[in-house]
Amino acid sequence: MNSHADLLIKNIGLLATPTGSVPKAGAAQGQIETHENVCVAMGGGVFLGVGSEEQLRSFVDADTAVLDAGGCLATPGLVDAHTHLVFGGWRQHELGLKLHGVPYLDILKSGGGILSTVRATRAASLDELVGKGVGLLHTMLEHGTTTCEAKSGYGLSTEEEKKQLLAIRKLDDIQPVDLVATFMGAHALPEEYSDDREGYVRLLIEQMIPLVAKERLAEFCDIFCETGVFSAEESRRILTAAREHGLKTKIHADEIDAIGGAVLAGELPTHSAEHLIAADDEGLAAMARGGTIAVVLPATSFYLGKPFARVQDMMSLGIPVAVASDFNPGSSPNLSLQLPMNLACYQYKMTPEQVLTAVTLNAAAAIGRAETVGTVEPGKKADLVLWDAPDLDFIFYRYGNNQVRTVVKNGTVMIERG
Ligand SMILES: N=CN[C@@H](CCC(=O)O)C(=O)O
Ligand SMILES: [Zn+2]
Repeated sequence: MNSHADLLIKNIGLLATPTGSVPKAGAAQGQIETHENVCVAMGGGVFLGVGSEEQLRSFVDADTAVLDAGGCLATPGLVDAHTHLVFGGWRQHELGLKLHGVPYLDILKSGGGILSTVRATRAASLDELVGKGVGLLHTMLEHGTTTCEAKSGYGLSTEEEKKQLLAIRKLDDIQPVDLVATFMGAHALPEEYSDDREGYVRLLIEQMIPLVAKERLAEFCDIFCETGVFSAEESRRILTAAREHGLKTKIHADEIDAIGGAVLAGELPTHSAEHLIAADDEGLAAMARGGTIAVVLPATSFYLGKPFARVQDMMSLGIPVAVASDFNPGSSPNLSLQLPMNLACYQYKMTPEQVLTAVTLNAAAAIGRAETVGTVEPGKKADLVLWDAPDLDFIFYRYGNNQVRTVVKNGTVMIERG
């Protein structure tokens, strides 16, 4: 490892970070490390050390840039483990329907919802999707997100899904936030297959998944297992095929109705299961047995006016919990992880320490990146957030404004706010 510090951040009032490279569950989820009045040295894009100026002196020379944190809080860069980042258009026209009580799945059934975003995404060029994505990712970075998962799922044909995945690849190349791509061709039944469910399932299994795997367009395969979308049995077939082609698996499980998604997640097992608002005891027990990571999405419960997932039960069962934004144009049009962090604290009753683990180490584990990001430890990517806050409680106590002061990505200061 490089021993020259390109950057030394000194005068950090409190550094709060989970430790290690495996997801934390149960009591361990809340056990983080804290360092008071500390410095962090980084070089070659990775953390070199945490300690006093004296302890880090060997890394520092005349070429080392020095940043004074002014006594504020520092945490690892945030990891957003669940987003639908790349899409055409928005869906503000659905707000009125929502306010009049039209259920989310009814909007989809009548050809709106996800299907309306499919039409807008198909109409957009790859360059347009990339251009829009750059702006969205910059906003995420301003709010502290340094690594982000991004799903396809608004193309719903081989060519259009590939366009979305190529947009994600291009975005990963041209802007600082690291992206992890997930193929989600099973996000909805496309309109042209409305009379041929089996035909679309076979297209996914026989053509789309093999292509995604062969061209390494995505690392994960996800599916919307829900009433009127894909059944648990269809999800089993599709995710099994994905696994046979070397893709890791995720599942949108029991978001609105418990139709066996969480049970399937635990049985396969999938790497992670998402939403889980309606997951029942059987589903949670299966996930605990299978070692599946729960990715819960409180901003979606908030926006859709749904109950909040049973996170206390998940933690009691020893399921590692990650919290993500679910950024998408329909059920969570919010780019900041800070709102879900606040909601996780207020609604799931998670402690600030548990939530910090949920948006750093556990989120990194949910997208296969726990070896490289999610904690401030030597050898990990030097992704760090300095907060406009003196301690960890403060960022959970305040809400509604961006509390990020500085964002460091791969050892370089990318964002400096006032
Ligand atoms: N629930 C399924 N998919 C997304 C919403 C997509 C949309 O409404 O466009 C989610 O995770 O919330
Ligand atoms: Zn989602």
